[in-house]
Amino acid sequence: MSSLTQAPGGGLIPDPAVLVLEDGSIHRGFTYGAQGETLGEAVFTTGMSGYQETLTDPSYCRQIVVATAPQIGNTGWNSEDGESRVDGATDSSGKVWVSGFVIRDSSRRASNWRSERTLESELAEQGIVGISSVDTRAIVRRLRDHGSMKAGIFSGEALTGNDTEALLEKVRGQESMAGANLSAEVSTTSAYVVAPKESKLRVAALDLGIKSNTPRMLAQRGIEVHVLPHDATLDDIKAINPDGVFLSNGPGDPATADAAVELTAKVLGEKIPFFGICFGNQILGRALGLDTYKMQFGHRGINVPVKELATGKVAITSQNHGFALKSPEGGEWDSPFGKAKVTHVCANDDVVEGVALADGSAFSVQYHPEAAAGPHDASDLFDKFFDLMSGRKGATGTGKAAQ
Ligand SMILES: NC(=O)CC[C@H](N)C(=O)O
Repeated sequence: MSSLTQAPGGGLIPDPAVLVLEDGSIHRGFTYGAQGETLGEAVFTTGMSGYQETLTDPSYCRQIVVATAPQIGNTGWNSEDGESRVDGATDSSGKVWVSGFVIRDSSRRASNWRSERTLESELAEQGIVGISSVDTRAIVRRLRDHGSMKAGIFSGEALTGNDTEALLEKVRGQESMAGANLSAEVSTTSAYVVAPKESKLRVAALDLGIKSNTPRMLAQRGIEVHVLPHDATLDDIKAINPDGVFLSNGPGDPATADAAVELTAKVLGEKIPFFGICFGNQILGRALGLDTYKMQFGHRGINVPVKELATGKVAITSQNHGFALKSPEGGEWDSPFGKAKVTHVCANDDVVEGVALADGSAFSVQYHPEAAAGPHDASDLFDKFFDLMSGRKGATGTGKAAQ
């Protein structure tokens, strides 16, 4: 918890902290959460609610998140809304994955019927270094104009024991997010099953940083979800005899995910129905022959409009990505597995938001149908995956009940 220091006039003031960005800018504020030092890529999120889901999303591994919402902490922290999971448990845990948190104003009290403790005490307990009382609007403009930057937050001895040149050197010396392969850091090490009340279909889900709500939403539809570690093989998948394969969200640069791309190509070669989300979309795109690139500042928030090209329909979506697929000329191309197409684009900037094989057997989206803080516009994609798998079942006559 931020410690308080006796001010000369007799009052108490919080201890200082600084946010140092790669461009050399120094932003002074107060300690929020744990004191110490943390490094990561500074990114901003425009979500006005759902900070607990954001902080526990494994896709934020090694990122320092700046909240554009001016006040944070008003709904406290509970034991249910975490999106992360600890090995050995099939349910969610509250493990915070961001490497640091930057806010303007810390809510003085948490007030919600589900709140069990304050956000700041949770961050302190988990050793997450944060900073409050900085001008987040100025920081976000900087990140928007210069792009996501390497950053560090320093407080306590990490601040008093170093001059700003030394802090900047640490910030600039860290590894870049471009080229980072983080799947092993966040993935489960052993397989586990999330079982529905009544099992109608079976899915093998590759965990590259999967959020707890994804298996939960699949299970709600009668899908038995076998979550596999990031380095699972085609044989591991076949041993489950799944009706479909799912590829999760996850941190890091999709250009480094060669193993998952190769596995996806094998799954497509076997004609197993396929659905991917976010990192999974980038990996399907790569398996179909597209390249990826690092965006200037990415899409992070719960209010990003996405247009479905076939219908012109727009969904408001939750997003968290800093990389994207390069759009092929005309939006359609011949992939090694047949005709493929871009199915969705972002209505703000035309970034590719979904791809599919034209025969419908594999599809993926860059946004989050499992979004737990909402919105829920895209949750029908899980039904689409169900229908795709049960259609195949009917065709091959394996005989399990459809929904
Ligand atoms: N949420 C995700 O799956 C993120 C995918 C990838 N790490 C990106 O930043 O673009």
